[in-house]
Amino acid sequence: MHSMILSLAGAISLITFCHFIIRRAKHTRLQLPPGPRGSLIFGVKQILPTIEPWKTYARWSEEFNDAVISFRVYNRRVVVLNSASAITELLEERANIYSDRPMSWMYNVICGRGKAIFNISSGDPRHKQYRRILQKGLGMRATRDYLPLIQQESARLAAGLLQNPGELTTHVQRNSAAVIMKVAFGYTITDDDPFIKVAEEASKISGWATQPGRWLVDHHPIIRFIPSWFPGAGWKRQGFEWRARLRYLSEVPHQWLRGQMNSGTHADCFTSRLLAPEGGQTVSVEEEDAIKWAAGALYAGAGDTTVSAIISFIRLMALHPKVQMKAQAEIRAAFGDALGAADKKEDSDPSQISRLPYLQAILKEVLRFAPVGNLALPHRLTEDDVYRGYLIPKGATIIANVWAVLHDPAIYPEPYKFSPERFAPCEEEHHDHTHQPDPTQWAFGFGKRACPGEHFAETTMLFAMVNILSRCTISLPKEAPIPVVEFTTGITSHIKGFPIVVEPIRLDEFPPLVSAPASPPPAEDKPRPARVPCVPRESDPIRNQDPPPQDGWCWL
Ligand code: HEM
Repeated sequence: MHSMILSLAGAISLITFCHFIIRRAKHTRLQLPPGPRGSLIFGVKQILPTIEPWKTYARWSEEFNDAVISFRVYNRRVVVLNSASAITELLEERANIYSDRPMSWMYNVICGRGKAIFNISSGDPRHKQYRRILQKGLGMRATRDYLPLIQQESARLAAGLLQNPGELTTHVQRNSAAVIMKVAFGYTITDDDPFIKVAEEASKISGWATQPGRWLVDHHPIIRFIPSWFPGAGWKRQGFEWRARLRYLSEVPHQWLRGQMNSGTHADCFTSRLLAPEGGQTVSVEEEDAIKWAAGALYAGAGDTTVSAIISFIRLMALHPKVQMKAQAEIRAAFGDALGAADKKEDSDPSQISRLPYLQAILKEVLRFAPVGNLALPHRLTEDDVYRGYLIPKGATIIANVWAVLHDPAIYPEPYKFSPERFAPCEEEHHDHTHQPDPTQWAFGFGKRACPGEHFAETTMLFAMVNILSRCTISLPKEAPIPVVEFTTGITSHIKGFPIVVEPIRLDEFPPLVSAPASPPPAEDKPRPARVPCVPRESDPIRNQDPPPQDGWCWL
């Protein structure tokens, strides 16, 4: 996700030392009995993990034999939920009190970004309004209208990869930016695009303003009242400067589109549809402001997320040639001779994508094996709550350890194995024919904060995947050692780079055409699937193996 999201990270702040307390006592606050293990480590200064913290939290959870662990960062109580049942029971079933966001005083208040959807309080009526706008503009029905554009950009991505596989990240980033700017504002990006520069500048400022642990005001909000002229209040003057700049930057694409609409030259898009709805009603100034913030969230939400997932997909294909070939056979069955024919692909019927169940299984397995948001985004509890005998205080920051659930061997046997067969229609002899739960129910967040871009994200990913696999074969360089799969640490995560080879697909080397099982056409907007029953997590020795030290940062 765009670094604007870092404001949430900043809200709980990276501090090298913290007081770390595991809650064991029933219905008490902090009067916890000392004990040898699993009961209390009070006043002990612990270093919070800065690399792959999700693994450390999962290990702590195992060491203390409890899915719910808790610690303090300065004056903030943080609770990490490490099991499917804890996450479902709190963030979903008690969503009415678990859907707020932690407060970032520097970003939300001093820089004036408190209205951004990622940051706004769930109690603010604006949050509901944003969700309605995004549901309308990104739901299944709306996404269907964007398919030709998504297809065109996905074909361009595959062609770019073939031309220059060394620039994988650049190609994927360009694809994501091109799709989202067109969808949000009807704007076509160019090389060295000024709008992308605007978005990048806003992203950088947001990153600085939300830098974890940097701003004292995030922990002592009282100092926000210090006048900006006061000696030592440079941070506030800086914040005000950023506020003005961010306000200007967020106006740029909106005003550009307004100009296009006035001259009747605009392309139909998310914002234009909302500003000029069918039926000819006019929107109020207040509504237009909400639309502008919601459209701004599209670039922020889509930015790093789909990029991370597509990058992980490409690298996993290089590591798993059999999976790749099976997907290519399925695509060939659905698209016939269009496989590998770059020119024809642009004209092919995009709705065919729904007839690719194995590709969809790969998508799910990519999101499970290499989760984009290992810790989702932090939530905030709005009133005291009691859970399994623990008192969780109002204001606590709640973190869902999505990684722990998606690597729980009780839910996903052999969790460190990349195997799309987990989610594919059962046909393999060795497969036990039991479907494993759909990982998207965890990968896209929870409760009233669940990702509103889920359907759009899955569609853009599927289009990128089908275009890449119908034109390219991805592999490792000949005689290169098999690389160890490592992950980046951050709000979003992806598989770290290693050399890959991208070649045009060779149909003569390809297996004979097989028929693809037809799946039903995409349904109309439907509610998220029911969650699977929660299963306890068994101990898993691999879970405890820490990766080699890497560069990285942690948002906690
Ligand atoms: C693979 C792609 C994506 C993944 C894995 C993903 C995941 C997430 C997660 C984990 C959250 C936080 C949920 C929570 O707090 O419980 C989130 C929030 C959000 N996402 Fe996504 N996302 C993806 C793509 C997108 C796209 C394409 C868009 C928009 C076009 C988008 C827009 C948003 C917005 C606006 C929010 C904030 C919702 C709120 O706070 O109410 N996301 N996403």
